[in-house]
Amino acid sequence: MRYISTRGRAESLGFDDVLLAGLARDGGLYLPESWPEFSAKEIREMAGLPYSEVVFRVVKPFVAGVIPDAALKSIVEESYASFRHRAVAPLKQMNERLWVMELFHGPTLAFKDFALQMLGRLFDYVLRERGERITIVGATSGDTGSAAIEACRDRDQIDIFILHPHGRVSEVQRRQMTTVKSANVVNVALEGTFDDCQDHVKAMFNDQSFRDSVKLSAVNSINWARIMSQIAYYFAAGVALGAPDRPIGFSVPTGNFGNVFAGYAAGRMGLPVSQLVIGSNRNDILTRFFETGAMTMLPVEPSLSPSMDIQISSNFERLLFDLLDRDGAAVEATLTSFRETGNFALSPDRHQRALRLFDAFRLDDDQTLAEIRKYHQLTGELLDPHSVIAVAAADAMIRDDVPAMVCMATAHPAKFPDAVHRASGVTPELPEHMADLFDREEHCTVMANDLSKLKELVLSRRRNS
Ligand SMILES: Cc1ncc(COP(=O)(O)O)c(C=O)c1O
Ligand SMILES: N[C@@H](CCOP(=O)(O)O)C(=O)O
Repeated sequence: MRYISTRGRAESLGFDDVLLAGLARDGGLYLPESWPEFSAKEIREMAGLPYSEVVFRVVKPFVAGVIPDAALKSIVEESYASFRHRAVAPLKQMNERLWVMELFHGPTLAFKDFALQMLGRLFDYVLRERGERITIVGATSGDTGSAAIEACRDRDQIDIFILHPHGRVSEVQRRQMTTVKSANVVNVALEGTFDDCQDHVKAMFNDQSFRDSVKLSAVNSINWARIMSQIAYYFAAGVALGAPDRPIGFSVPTGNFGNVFAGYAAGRMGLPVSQLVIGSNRNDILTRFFETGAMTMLPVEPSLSPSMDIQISSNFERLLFDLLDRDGAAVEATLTSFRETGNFALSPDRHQRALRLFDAFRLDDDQTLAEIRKYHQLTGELLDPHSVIAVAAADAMIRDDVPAMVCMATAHPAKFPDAVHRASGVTPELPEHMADLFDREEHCTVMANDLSKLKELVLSRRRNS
């Protein structure tokens, strides 16, 4: 399997190089040159298998020739062994056509653990084989950071720097990152937004000499391996509800577009995905895009679902690549002009093509609270302020011909106790392994929104020089 850049000017790479490269050298994102496809029989055979076996089958074609089957099997099994639910990603029925897939039973209580538990182990495997070390700089609006730190802490071959927007993540999210005491972990609270954090990460990748000097790698979903690991739970949900013999829709609370892009990828690989619903909070750039065909940037506003407080969704570039018929030059021109003007529009025919699969919906904070309250009263389930957006969006947008829709519950309600309490009167409890989170000592550097200062910090604090 070879991987190509969405901007068409970087060399194609094998899986191990893609894993370590993060962003392509032309500023694009890597994608498989062609999608591996499963037959209806192969998909049917996934029904009833343990979750890790589904992951093994889905991921195998992407790493073929680089990671032998036996090593991949151990990586996958170890990745999900610490999840607190036996099913790993349990499905719960909400009403006749809606199901919730709980993706928050991993060590840091968010769906990010599905990919990052594997990513840490994939890094280990490839770095050991190659005798190399890396420096990771990652951006987080709250959840990627703790999942990445948990996956990469105490690893000799890795130094990890995580940038979060100062004061714009929940207290639980912040403490999950800043209370980890490990020589290879540095937390930075940046005086800016998540988009600023992500821009700085991309700028570091685009500075070729900096990138090479520190051996920069990525834990964000610009890293193809993140998306690859997430595709598996779409297959697991699909076969549990009757795929390939029944079409399935998915509703996804969306920020950086990585999760929903994994659902899109599952469809390209043969799963009968008949609808993808994108849920936004008040930062609704994606919803406005799917409604109108035009993307228009606005300032990021804080919301009750902070992990989705994003304007520039990095993985949208991967979808755009397909919508523009895999023309890298067109992707580059479109996105360069978007960054310069804050706008771009798809042609009406391409917009219509996107609408064959995608729908989008937004909830403001008051609606988010009202929906948490409603589902709690109706079902007894407490949904966090991100997951509830998926459920409400599914309820509003599910098409008549979609027999079953799976809503991705991306975080545990205890990560957002204030919002959940305001909505329902209930304060969800943290699981036992995090019960003393508020007593642990925090370690974090508050920094100005300044790329050169961040680079200096990385150069001075990394151990792998
Ligand atoms: C809890 C939660 N829900 C939803 C999202 C949005 O997911 P994505 O960025 O993959 O679109 C995030 C952040 O990524 C998140 O942490
Ligand atoms: N919502 C994310 C933002 C980063 O997204 P990623 O999927 O590209 O890592 C977060 O919680 O940090």
